[in-house]
Amino acid sequence: MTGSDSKKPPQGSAPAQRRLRRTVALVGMMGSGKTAVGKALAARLGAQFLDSDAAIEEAAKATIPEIFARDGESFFRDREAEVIARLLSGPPVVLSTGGGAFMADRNREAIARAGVALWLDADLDTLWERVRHKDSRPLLRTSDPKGTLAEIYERRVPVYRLAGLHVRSEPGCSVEETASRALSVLATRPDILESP
Ligand SMILES: Nc1ncnc2c1ncn2[C@@H]1O[C@H](COP(=O)(O)OP(=O)(O)OP(=O)(O)O)[C@@H](O)[C@H]1O
Ligand SMILES: O=C(O)C1=C[C@@H](O)[C@@H](O)[C@H](O)C1
Ligand SMILES: [Mg+2]
Repeated sequence: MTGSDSKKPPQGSAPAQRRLRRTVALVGMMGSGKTAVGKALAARLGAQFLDSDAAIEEAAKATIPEIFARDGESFFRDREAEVIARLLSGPPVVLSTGGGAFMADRNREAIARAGVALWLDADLDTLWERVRHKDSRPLLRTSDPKGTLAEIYERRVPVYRLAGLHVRSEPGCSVEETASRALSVLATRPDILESP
């Protein structure tokens, strides 16, 4: 083997993993795939995956619907902001946020200080197909959940557009494919993801 060959990875080995320099926070509507795609993205990066909804439930020892029912939405939003600040205070991670988290100035500012927000952008029909069979989202417990989802969508999309990075979550695209798209978008940001 020549000196220059010895610097190359062995043939057939996986390409070297790129290091996450700063945190990537996935933001977007409920059902956009923040949890599912966030996990896949973290696995691809060899990075830690955190989920603010899961962390709130763990700290409260209660489910999100239970917290909403017992303490109300504004209590939930305060706990959410505390948890997000805590999860952003450590080393760089992939953080999936709750669907409403990016609406709050305090969370947008905290995310910008720690890294970058990546908006997972799915259309309304796709979102509805993904959330309609589950009863775990208290904001959709109305007499017209589809109409409520549409109202929330219209109100929030202008704020999600403020995210530094944008990835479409297409209906025909698997979780892994969407994670690959997210990876390509991150590759345009060497301040966030180390260059090869
Ligand atoms: N790209 C995708 N292709 C197929 N199914 C997906 C995709 N993204 C998400 N899903 C499915 O849609 C459902 C909702 O996704 P997920 O829970 O990840 O959304 P979320 O953005 O984390 O929602 P929430 O804000 O309520 O936490 C899950 O069952 C997930 O497997
Ligand atoms: O869109 C929202 O406001 C929410 C989405 C979920 O991730 C949870 O954070 C909670 O159900 C509220
Ligand atoms: Mg989630």
